[in-house]
Amino acid sequence: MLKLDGVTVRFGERAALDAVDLEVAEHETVCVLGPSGSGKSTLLRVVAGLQPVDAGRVLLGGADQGGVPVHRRGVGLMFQDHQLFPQRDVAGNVSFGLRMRGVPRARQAERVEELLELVGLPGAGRRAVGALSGGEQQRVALARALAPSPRLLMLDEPLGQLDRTLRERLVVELRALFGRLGTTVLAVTHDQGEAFALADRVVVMRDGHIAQTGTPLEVWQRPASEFVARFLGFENVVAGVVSGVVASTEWGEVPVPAGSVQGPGRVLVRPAGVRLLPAGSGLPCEVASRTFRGNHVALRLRPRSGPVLEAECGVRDAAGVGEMVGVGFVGAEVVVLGG
Ligand SMILES: Nc1ncnc2c1ncn2[C@@H]1O[C@H](COP(=O)(O)OP(=O)(O)OP(=O)(O)O)[C@@H](O)[C@H]1O
Repeated sequence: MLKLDGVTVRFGERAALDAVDLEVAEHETVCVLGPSGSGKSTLLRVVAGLQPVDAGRVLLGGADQGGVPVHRRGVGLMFQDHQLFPQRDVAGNVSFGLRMRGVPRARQAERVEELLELVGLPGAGRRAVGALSGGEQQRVALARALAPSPRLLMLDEPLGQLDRTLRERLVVELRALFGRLGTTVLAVTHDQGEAFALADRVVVMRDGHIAQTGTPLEVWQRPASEFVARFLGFENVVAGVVSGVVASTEWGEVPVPAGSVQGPGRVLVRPAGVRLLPAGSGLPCEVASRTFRGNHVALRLRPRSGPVLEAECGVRDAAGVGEMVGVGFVGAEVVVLGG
């Protein structure tokens, strides 16, 4: 459906996108994830036709989009701040793309009703957009983007402004809706939770490059680099020398999965792989802090040497702040990271 082939965009000396290759299949939801300034919005703008490229090609359905204006690309766009027209009511907003395409009025009205039903706002056509809650406005913006049946729907931080509970609910609804409609979606977000919940595939960007792409599970289980691991919130990373299925580190010997890259490298231990042992065995650590996280407790452990460790333990087994504990590592939760 969508193919980016060596796309480069420069602003002055700096490349916002540097020879990016990316494919999105029909009916697939792909989320582009990355820190601020990594090039996510530029990527969307290039696909939409709002940003010219310095090199490379954008293909939609196999056709080169060079020179094809925004309104002829058949893509739907939904931005962070909704950008609803405040002077128009809900129906006037949703029917915008249909009016632009000269769809007859009666058909417009039918389609608006269909879409409002779809996004969970049946019969809201006459309401003023200013009188809607943030979540309702988001639904109207979505209905407006979907109205002309775009072949590709692009979302830029679609839930950016909403509070966490509402975002978590809407993300589940969106995923169900896209599945039902068979929509092809390219979304960008800096929120990994949102990307992981919404996407069939995530693309992690760094400085205009793709740092990793894979299913949410693949990326979560095997972050390709220290950058990706840290971006996902993993902090237990240490230098090590891998030999066979063991890495020698400042934390002592850490078991690593068979087949790991050998020699000097960076070693990640997911918090679930940090096991508390009775004091006197394993790596001696002092409990620096203890945070209740609902179904587990996150402990920050200060080892005798090496970086601080984060551990995840059962609510009952968690040691108190200031206590000394021993730590062991579970090889299945360890990843030897690439460069
Ligand atoms: N019109 C522009 N002129 C100059 N530089 C720009 C322009 N647009 C983007 N940039 C630069 O390109 C880089 C990528 O920007 P982009 O907006 O694509 O990042 P982003 O990942 O979407 O960030 P954010 O999450 O903050 O929106 C940044 O360094 C940014 O400063």
